[in-house]
Amino acid sequence: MSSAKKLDYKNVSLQGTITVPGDKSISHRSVMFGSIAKGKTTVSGFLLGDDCLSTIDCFRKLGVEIEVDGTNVTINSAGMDSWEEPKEVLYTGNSGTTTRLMLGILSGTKLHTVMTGDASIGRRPMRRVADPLRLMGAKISGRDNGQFTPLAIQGTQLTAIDYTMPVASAQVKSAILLAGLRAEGTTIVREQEVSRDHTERMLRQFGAIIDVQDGVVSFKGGQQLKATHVDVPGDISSAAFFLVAGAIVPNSSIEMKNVGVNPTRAGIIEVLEKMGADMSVQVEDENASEPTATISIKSSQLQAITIEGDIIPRLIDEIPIIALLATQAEGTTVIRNAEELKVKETDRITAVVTELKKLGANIEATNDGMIIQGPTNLRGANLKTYGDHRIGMMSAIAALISSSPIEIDDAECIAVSYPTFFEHVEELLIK
Ligand SMILES: O=C(O)C1=C[C@@H](OP(=O)(O)O)[C@@H](O)[C@H](O)C1
Ligand SMILES: C=C(OP(=O)(O)O)C(=O)O
Repeated sequence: MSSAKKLDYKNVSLQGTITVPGDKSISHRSVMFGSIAKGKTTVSGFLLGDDCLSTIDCFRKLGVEIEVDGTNVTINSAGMDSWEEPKEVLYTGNSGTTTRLMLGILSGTKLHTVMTGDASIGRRPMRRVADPLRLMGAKISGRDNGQFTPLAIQGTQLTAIDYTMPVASAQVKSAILLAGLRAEGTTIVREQEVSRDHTERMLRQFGAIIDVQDGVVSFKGGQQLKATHVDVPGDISSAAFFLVAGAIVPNSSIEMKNVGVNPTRAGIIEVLEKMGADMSVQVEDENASEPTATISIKSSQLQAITIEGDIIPRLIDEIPIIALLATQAEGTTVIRNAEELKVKETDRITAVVTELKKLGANIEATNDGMIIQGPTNLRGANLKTYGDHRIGMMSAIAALISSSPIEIDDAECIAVSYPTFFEHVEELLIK
């Protein structure tokens, strides 16, 4: 359901401390791993975003007992073999992570399952996951030979593969590794560019033995996961919106606590540092399964940079907000090698360029990214979110510096990853 929102902020600054909600990628995986493991898994700091609630809903339909008490989640599972064949279709909502990782998990069960999601999920490519899973023996069917939802999976015995990733995608890697749990033999995934490694870290946390060296992940099938406790750090992809706000909204000073700074996710920090942001990062526990930090940022003058190559997977979800950041930096920012943006919740190259142009930004789309000249004073306009949470939040942060109000056509989509986003804006706002 769409919900328009007018954002009328004039001459504001942002000051104070917030704790961003739990990491979306890690929250999804905590429920998946807790459902696979035998016993009681407890999760703290869980993200109550719509995407992660979709993951919980899918596992409940498989018969797993999951209790949610605020941001604490308890999963009681008798292990994968106890899952029931669901009578209903598993609905994955807007979540690519749920759909793709579940495909890997369900392929190695004994169950027949059907998965579908919303209109955006119905346009996102699934063969990138279905094809390697089929090489493992998976029986998957769907529209356009398994490219699009609805997808039907007839679980079966899988065999390990040695797979070289054609695209940098943690969802593809994770689906193969999760299928590898039930496969005969050693599953090997070779990455040309390293994508987020939450699955590898969480496999270890649940007691599995996994080898990771120079972009090659190897993992022996048949390992049993042991139920445990997962402490989900704050989501750096959510923090990114306030990092950029702190950098570009005049006279701002923002502190964020407990932000996950896993190096495979922290590209935004490198970008802000290179652009000359006034920022400090205090790492709290480097040896934790997922390292966290307190990050402080103040508004400052910024310089344009080029963002390309192996940093792209480390900041792929942050590119919409980085584009807004670049409109305020001196010079020409070039973003290259980011064609993956075209297959996210919407085509994020087209969406970002179209919407920022409406505000007067000097921005052009390229085949694999965008070119942005700055700095530019932005004006107000009516903006479309395309139902994409990250486009919605980019637009809302733009409203903090635009000379007149911005109206977004759908504020509710932001709840996919950051349900308390506008509460945090209000908390930090100095009028
Ligand atoms: O594994 C994950 O949790 C995710 C991987 C990335 O997708 P790709 O694997 O498609 O790059 C990212 O964009 C998405 O938000 C979450
Ligand atoms: C791409 C995203 O998520 P997903 O692929 O899980 O829908 C995102 O959160 O920006």
